Amino acid sequence: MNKQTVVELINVKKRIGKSEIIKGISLKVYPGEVFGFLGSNGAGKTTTIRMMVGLMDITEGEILINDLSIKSNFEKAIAHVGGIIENPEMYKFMSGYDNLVHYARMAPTRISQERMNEIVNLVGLEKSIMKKVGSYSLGMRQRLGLAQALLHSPKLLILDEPTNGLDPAGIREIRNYIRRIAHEENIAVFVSSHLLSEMQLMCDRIGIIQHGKLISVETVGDFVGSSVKENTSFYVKEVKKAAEIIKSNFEKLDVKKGQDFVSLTVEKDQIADINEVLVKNNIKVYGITSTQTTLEEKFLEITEGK
Ligand SMILES: Nc1ncnc2c1ncn2[C@@H]1O[C@H](COP(=O)(O)OP(=O)(O)OP(=O)(O)O)[C@@H](O)[C@H]1O
Repeated sequence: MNKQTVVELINVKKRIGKSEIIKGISLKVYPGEVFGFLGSNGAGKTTTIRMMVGLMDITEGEILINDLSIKSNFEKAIAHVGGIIENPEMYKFMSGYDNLVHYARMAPTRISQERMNEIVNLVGLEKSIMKKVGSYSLGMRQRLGLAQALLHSPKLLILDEPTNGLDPAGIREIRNYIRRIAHEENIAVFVSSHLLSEMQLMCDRIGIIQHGKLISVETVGDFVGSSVKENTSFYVKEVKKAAEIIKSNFEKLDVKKGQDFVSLTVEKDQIADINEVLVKNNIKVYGITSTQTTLEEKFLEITEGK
C-alpha cells in the first residue's frame, strides 16, 4: 500500500531570465514527519518554498498538496498549508492571544475556542499568551508564529529557516516544538535550513539541495549511521607492503603512507575487513586509530563533491 503523501514535488523547475535556478526537484513528504530541506546559501531553498506556497510561479513540473495541484487548484491546495515564510506579521501592542484572535478571523473556516487553547498549549505559550507581543523574546514570537500557522489545522507546515536569529536555548525550544507538532498533530513539516547540526536533531529525513538540484534524500538515521566515514590509521612495520596489500584488495580506497602507518578513509564496517586482510598476509598490526568524519564534514563532502 502506498503511504499517503501530503506534498509531492514532481520535476519542479524554475527559470528566472536565462538562468535555471531550480533544476527538476522531485520529493514526497508524509504525515507526521519532519522533512529537512538542507542547503548552503543560494542553493535554492527559498525559491522552492515560494513555489510551494504559490508566492512564485512554477516554470515546469507540478506541486501537489494533498493530491491537489497548486497550479490548477490553488485555493483548495493552499487551504491545507500553514507556513512561516518571512517573519510572521504580529501586532506588538496586542497580546499574543489577541493576535491569534485577529488572525483566526481571517481564516477560511471558523476556529473554535478549544482549538485556540489547544494550539497555545501545543506551542507552550499558555503562561504568556495574555502578555503583549512587544514583551516577547524572539523565540516566543516564533512560537506564536507557529500557533498562527497551525490554527486552521493544516496538513502541511512549511517553515523557512525557523531558527534564524535565535539563541541556542531558543533553537532547542523551537526544535522540540516542531517535532512535537509533527508527531502529535500528524502534520507533515517541511523545514529549510543551512545548518546540518540543527537538521540532524530536528528532522526525520533530510534532503540536500545544491545548485537547484536535490542531490540526496536520507533518513537521519542513515545519514548519521553507516555512511559516516572513519579516517583510520593502521600502525605497521612494513608500510609499503601494507599499502600494496590494501590497494590490491580494496581497489577503490585511497591509501596514504605515513612513517609507521598507512591511513585511509573507510566506512566503519571496512576497518575489520582491512585488518583481517593485513593479518592474513602476515603484516603485524600494532594498533588501529579511527576518527569519525563529522556530519558537517560529510555534508561538505556531499555538496562539494558534485
Ligand atoms: N528573483 C531572482 N532573480 C534572479 N536570481 C534569483 C532570484 N531569486 C533568487 N535568485 C537566485 O537563485 C538562487 C537560489 O536562491 P534562493 O534564495 O532560493 O536560495 P536559498 O537556498 O534560499 O539561499 P538562502 O539561504 O541564502 O536564502 C540564488 O543563486 C539566487 O541568487
